[in-house]
Amino acid sequence: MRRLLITGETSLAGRIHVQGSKNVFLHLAAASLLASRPVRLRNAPAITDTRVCVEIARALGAHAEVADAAMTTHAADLRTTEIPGGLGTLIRPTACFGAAVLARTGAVTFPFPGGDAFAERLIDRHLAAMQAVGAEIRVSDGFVHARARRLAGFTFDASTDGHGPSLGATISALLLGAMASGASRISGASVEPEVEHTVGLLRCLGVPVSWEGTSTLEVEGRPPANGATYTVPPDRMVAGTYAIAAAMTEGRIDLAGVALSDFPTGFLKVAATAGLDLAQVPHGIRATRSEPAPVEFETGPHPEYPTDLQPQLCALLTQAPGTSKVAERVYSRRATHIPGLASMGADIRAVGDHLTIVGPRTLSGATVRGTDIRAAAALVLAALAASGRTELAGVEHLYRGYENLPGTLRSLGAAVMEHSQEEL
Ligand SMILES: CC(=O)N[C@H]1[C@@H](OP(=O)(O)OP(=O)(O)OC[C@H]2O[C@@H](n3ccc(=O)[nH]c3=O)[C@H](O)[C@@H]2O)O[C@H](CO)[C@@H](O)[C@@H]1O
Ligand SMILES: C=C(OP(=O)(O)O)C(=O)O
Repeated sequence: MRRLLITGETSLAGRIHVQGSKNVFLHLAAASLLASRPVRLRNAPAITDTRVCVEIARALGAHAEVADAAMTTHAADLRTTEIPGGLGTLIRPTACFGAAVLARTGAVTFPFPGGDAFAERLIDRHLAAMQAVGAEIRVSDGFVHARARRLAGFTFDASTDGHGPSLGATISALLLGAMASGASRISGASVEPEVEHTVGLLRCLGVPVSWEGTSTLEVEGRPPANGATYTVPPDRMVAGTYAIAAAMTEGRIDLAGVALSDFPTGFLKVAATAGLDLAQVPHGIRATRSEPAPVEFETGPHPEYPTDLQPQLCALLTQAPGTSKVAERVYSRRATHIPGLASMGADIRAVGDHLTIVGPRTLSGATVRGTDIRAAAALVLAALAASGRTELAGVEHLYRGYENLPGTLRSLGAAVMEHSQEEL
């Protein structure tokens, strides 16, 4: 079991290149299975989730490889319609991979997805999209079996009961619509960059999609005639995490390859109040600390404040004088970062979906565990600002989405070492 040992209180300074986006990449990798010609995704992040995508494509009979920071998938034919349980349970967009296989072959078997387990992560809207295109669904022993005699154009609402649009279900519906006969219309759709880039890739593949960035999409079913080369955009969650690291440590980090427009407006507004100054510089963005103040905000669908940057901002809010309040509206009870932050000295509590942080608090190193990717990221941020040494377990969650995190932090001056448990 690997752990990170972080000795805090160093101001981080320097310039880093921001990796490709995990969440965009994962959805593009699913969409790549629609094409019978090669699809090359450039700027693929070097993370464990990327390796899982390669293995899923290979298990289905496609050729897949990563070389020169690009994943190439050639799904000339799919040999089987089953996504193995041992792979599908490792990542979140398994249902989108399932939709791609169903769209391509008329049948699919896939396990309930994995990804982070900070909340119940439902897939009922994905299954509803599969039914809308004409599939019959059966669930048994943790697997979904879907089969359709023919895939016909459909209308579908991708919004959920009480949590706004589902990003994943929007993309599942889009992939099904791309291969159905006739036109499909998706309403209540997510407008996240993941959707924008999936639409971008489908268009490159020759699938007509009509979308103006609003909550309605129209797709004309047309099996992709082309292959494509597509570039994954920078990871806005990773960029946001390192930007917060600059503010946490009163340092200065230049994030190359990202623009202010890559961040949701909800994040820019809240972070500015919380003590993070972001300025556009010629090669990207410069992140420094401004006067921190407490904030009250809600997470919400893009372009509102993203749930994936909520735990990290909580770490920063431990340094803001006064009481901050967060309402987590996307994932009820996404609060797995609280025990670790509290054991480092933070005054942070959760009641239902509401988190309260009282600052400023002096943080001290502790032995903590990250139980999912952004909770672990929040603990890394706290450790960088804390006095003394923090021992962080659960780093495998970080490696699902952060490329070479220890090396990147060291390049900024942080004292970070990785150890396996036997070495401690
Ligand atoms: C809208 C939103 O912020 N989506 C986030 C969500 O995407 P992801 O695609 O994982 O999740 P969805 O957008 O589908 O889920 C949003 C909400 O809808 C609910 N839901 C989802 C699917 C479904 O079939 N039924 C259902 O009820 C979920 O439980 C959740 O409360 O998690 C990702 C990882 O943290 C983030 O990168 C995305 O920004
Ligand atoms: C929760 C996340 O990832 P996943 O959906 O892959 O679990 C995340 O990116 O913050």
